[in-house]
Amino acid sequence: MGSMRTNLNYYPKCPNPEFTVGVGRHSDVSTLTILLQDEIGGLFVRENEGDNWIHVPPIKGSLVINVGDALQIMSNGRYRSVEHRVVANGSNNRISVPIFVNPRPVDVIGPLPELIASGEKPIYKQVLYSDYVKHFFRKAHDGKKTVGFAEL
Ligand SMILES: O=C(O)CCC(=O)C(=O)O
Ligand SMILES: [Fe+2]
Repeated sequence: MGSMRTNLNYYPKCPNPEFTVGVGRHSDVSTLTILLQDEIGGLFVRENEGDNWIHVPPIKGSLVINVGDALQIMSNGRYRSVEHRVVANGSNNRISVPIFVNPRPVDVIGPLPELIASGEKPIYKQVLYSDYVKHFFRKAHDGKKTVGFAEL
């Protein structure tokens, strides 16, 4: 089935946002992340190529759905996890509530057997999901480097 984890993120206002890190650039280790953000804004996603960061404006009544690393690995790279970061706000506190939809810690994830059976060359190996998560938390946020842990 999978496991779910809900975080409550609180970003205090910061008079000099350029001198602080809200959340550093990273991709989530989830399959999908369902994110509720308040009206303040500050979430940016990186465009596929290059260093262009796009603001994800809060839209009342909407949720943001992000692809995570586990889905990238299981889809053998068809779906790519989105790199994102959060910048603190100069005059307002911000709250966000991500729900991470994950494999279970005991699950071994890798490119789905259906893809490999159709003759596709796997680009990721089989990894124990709890090892993948441990690897993510062992280091500082560093963009999409975590997924390298599963590369063949
Ligand atoms: O606060 C946000 O909008 C995103 C937070 C985030 O990236 C995370 O908790 O993984
Ligand atoms: Fe995230």
